[in-house]
Amino acid sequence: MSLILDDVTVRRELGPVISHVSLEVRPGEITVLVGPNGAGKTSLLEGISGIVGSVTGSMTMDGKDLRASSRRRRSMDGLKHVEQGRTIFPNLTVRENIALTSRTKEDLHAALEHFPELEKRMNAPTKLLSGGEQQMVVLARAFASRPRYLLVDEMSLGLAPVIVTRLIPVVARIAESGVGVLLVEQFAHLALRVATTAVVVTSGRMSYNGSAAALLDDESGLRDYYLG
Ligand SMILES: Nc1ncnc2c1ncn2[C@@H]1O[C@H](COP(=O)(O)OP(=O)(O)OP(=O)(O)O)[C@@H](O)[C@H]1O
Repeated sequence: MSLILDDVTVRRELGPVISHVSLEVRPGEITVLVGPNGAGKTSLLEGISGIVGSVTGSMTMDGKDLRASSRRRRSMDGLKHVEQGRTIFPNLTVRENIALTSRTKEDLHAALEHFPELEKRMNAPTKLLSGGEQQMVVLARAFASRPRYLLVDEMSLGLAPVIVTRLIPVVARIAESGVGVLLVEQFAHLALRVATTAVVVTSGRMSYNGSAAALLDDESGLRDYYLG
């Protein structure tokens, strides 16, 4: 039972932007995807969730062929994609934003339990929250939809490192609840600490796929992988 990519290539208008990627995301674990700007990380997530349709290779979720499913079907089957940028409804309250994706009251409450940081702000318009808190609302909304697998794209974009240090444990809590998380994160060191597996991509190619802890220990190796 996993989200498994085998020899996946994602094409955009001008050709392949990320090629021959193989990786696994297991329930309850975080696989972190790191690499320099333009390496193709966003495109890979978009290929997995179905935003980009031009994908070759094999992608399965708990044995089911993803490529045979529409984007909507993948989402209904439990594959959720938190896209880059804080996509909240600013005039709705925190509670209303989260309630948008929860099917039942229990789902809503389960999400709230995971985000004690938001409890005091539940009835505030989301636009009054800080950037970090808004990103927490985005994560809570994704969690409230009861995902089996969660693709998270650069949630730290535009946020200070100190705020990211608060968000990363939130993602870890989501994974601990049994969700398989594929996390794209520019703050590689922070993400590697909570991830089980790391995948490094450079110029559209996979240069490392292995233990996150081993990569974290290997400072010069991490630099080399980034440089390609
Ligand atoms: N909508 C698009 N149409 C065509 N090409 C695109 C599109 N989005 C990205 N690309 C190209 O695909 C390549 C990979 O970009 P992508 O955004 O996937 O990389 P990334 O690793 O997520 O980078 P970043 O960290 O800067 O977001 C780049 O060369 C980019 O110019």
